[in-house]
Amino acid sequence: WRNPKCRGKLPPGSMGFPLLGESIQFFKPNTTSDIPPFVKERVKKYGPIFKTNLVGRPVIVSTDADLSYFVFQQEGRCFQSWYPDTFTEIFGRKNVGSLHGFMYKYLKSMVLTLFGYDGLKKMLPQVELTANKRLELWSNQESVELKDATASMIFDLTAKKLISHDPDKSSENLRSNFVAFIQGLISFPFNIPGTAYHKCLKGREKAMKMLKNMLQERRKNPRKNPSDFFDYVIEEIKKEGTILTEEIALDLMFVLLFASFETTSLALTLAIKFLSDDPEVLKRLTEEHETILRNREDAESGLTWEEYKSMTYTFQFINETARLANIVPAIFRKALRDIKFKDYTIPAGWAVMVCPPAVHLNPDKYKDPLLFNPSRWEESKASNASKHFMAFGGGMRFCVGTDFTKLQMAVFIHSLVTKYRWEEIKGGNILRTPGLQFPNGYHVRLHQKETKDML
Ligand code: HEM
Repeated sequence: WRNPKCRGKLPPGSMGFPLLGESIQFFKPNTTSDIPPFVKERVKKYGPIFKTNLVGRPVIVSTDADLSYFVFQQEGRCFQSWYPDTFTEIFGRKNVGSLHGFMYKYLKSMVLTLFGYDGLKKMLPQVELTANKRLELWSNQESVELKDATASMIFDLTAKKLISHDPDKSSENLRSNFVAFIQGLISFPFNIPGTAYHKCLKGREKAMKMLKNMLQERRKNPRKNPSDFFDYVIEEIKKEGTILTEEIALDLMFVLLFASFETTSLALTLAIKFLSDDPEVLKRLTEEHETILRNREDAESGLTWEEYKSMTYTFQFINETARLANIVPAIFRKALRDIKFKDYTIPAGWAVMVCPPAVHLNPDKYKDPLLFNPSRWEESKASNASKHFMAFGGGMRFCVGTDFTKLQMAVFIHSLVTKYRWEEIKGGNILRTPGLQFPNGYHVRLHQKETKDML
């Protein structure tokens, strides 16, 4: 294992111990917002591209913006989406990340009917209503734990949109099965009681059972006016010669529910923490949103799509949050054949781990990279993806939920900063394993703003 075969020159690096590789060092929890220590130490020793072994797989780690960009652009040609076995077991073998070619394109277009431009435009009033309702509820509490509270808000919204799931009317709590996923996804695949991986698999089993029952129930009693994703799937499955199966549809539903609430709630919680720490940014953001209200003819009307699109500083703020949050610390691919890059060869079959934090925290591209400074995006127009910004991935597999996330974050922030003040109560400390976590939550107390507080 120490000197793997290669028809060329492998990048430098250590393959660690047999089987274990360097997994223990990789998973070691840390509290830094900087490039993960595992990566930083090795870049210093070996340079921006190095080899290692993680959970039994030989891996090339890329912190090089050019190589990472090349990997994204070459999806389906030199590289292919690949994730460790833990991902496939938890997300299902037929999940969208593990599908390729025609089937993949078909699923992606299905998802985009929901989370694309038109779908989101229709969703805006619902997103605002949900944010307002939750904020009002939380403002009547002594303290609210933001990570969990925002996760519940987003999960309910997505579950309503996808499967018309109403947690108040259902006897079983669908979301309770989605716990501990972040910890289990990138972990050792030991399915032993007590491990995060085991908890995830149990959660998946229960959630899939519920989703399956719901889908079967709906198939028996189809609705007159199809309106959610289940209705859409049922119509598709009925079509002659369809390539969609119930298994694929259910795996997709599961991935979408997970991907939407866990990632966005982390980003929102961190965003509010940044606002608590930086009164200047909070002031500028509040001004942007109060201006929207002031310019409105009917003060009681809801947010319009044009108002949403006018939130220039808010989009800079969201990009800066995503840059520093590094919610997805590693993006995996597999080399489909031997690939030459600069002096090195990546052997066929090896995994490549693109490391977004290394790109986002590069001082040559981001001055004072650890400083939270939304205005740095003024010049680059807060684009969704580039060689130097890959919080939502890049290339063909670019995150289909990016605009949905931005909509939810911007609308929530609009309601929050125009109607409420808040004080920190406890928590808010960060742990990375290497995924972002708030081990003690982030507890705040919300206070409704007096009318005179507003500009
Ligand atoms: C802060 C929020 C989010 C972040 C940071 C994020 C990040 C990412 C990243 C980095 C990828 C690329 C993975 C790869 O290339 O292998 C991705 C893919 C994906 N995301 Fe997101 N995401 C977020 C929100 C969402 C939401 C809200 C949804 C649900 C609609 C979603 C659904 C997906 C799906 C289905 C894929 C797979 C796409 C594919 O394989 O083509 N994500 N996400």
